[in-house]
Amino acid sequence: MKVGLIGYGNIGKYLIQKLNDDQLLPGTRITSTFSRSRREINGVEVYNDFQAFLDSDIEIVVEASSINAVKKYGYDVLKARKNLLIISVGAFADQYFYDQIQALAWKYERKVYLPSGAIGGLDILKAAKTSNQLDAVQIITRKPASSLIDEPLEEKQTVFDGTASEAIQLFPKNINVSIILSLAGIGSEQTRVKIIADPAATENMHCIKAYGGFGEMTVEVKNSPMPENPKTSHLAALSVLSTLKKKEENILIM
Ligand SMILES: NC(=O)C1=CN([C@@H]2O[C@H](COP(=O)(O)OP(=O)(O)OC[C@H]3O[C@@H](n4cnc5c(N)ncnc54)[C@H](O)[C@@H]3O)[C@@H](O)[C@H]2O)C=CC1
Ligand SMILES: O=C([O-])CC(=O)C(=O)O
Repeated sequence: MKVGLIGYGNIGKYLIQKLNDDQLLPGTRITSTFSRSRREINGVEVYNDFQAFLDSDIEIVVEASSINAVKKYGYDVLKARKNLLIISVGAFADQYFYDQIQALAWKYERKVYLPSGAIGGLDILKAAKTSNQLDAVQIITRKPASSLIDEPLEEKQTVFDGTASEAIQLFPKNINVSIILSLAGIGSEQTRVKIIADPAATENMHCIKAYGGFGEMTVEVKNSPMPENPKTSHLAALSVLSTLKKKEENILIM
């Protein structure tokens, strides 16, 4: 499977390393990358023009860039009849955008893959939601203070307490997890979010609680940071790889 990549940052570089250098998935390779600034990346064709990138011989576009990029390029990817994998899932807090992407995917018979990112437990929420057995979902995210705010902090501080819908507007680079949680569960207006900036923290932690007719769930994920950049959880990049693996195998689908 030939993959086109948007975004040569933390996650993008890691994906190239794992898929191309280490050949983690034998049938899958990143062959094209869209970048605004890079001219060369070892072993990959680099495009600075988005249409030329889309015209290249790729089957799926993997987005590892930003919510803005998803909104700017998402429609064109589907119109070009490419499948799309999105890690900046915060873009889907916008219901209009969500509806448009769904309509285009339907029209052009393409798929949009949304990896679980830096959290888990989505299978439970999806199952419970199917028959309205889910009443409440909450996520408490604790991150190193420097990932969230510019001023140094002496003590940990709650920097946000509200809905997922508000959280992603205020912290678009930091709380995509709340939107995948909303999509799996009860929506971004009902999903509660608390964000704690902790000067003593060295990793991102997410604690998810849910309850309803299905029972109760608590999932706590203590994420190791990406090897090269502590702001992003390693698991986010791994979840992209596992989604691609599932697509490659496409037989026993979990
Ligand atoms: N769903 C989840 O659980 C998680 C999602 N994320 C999200 O994944 C995305 C990538 O994360 P990282 O690799 O750590 O970020 P990063 O900041 O290291 O890299 C992003 C790259 O994308 C490029 N980029 C941004 N906007 C662009 C645009 N409009 N057009 C072309 N290139 C653009 C940047 O120049 C940069 O090279 C971010 O949006 C981040 O918030 C990160 C961690 C977890
Ligand atoms: O990496 C993480 O732990 C979560 C994150 O940044 C996001 O959800 O945007």
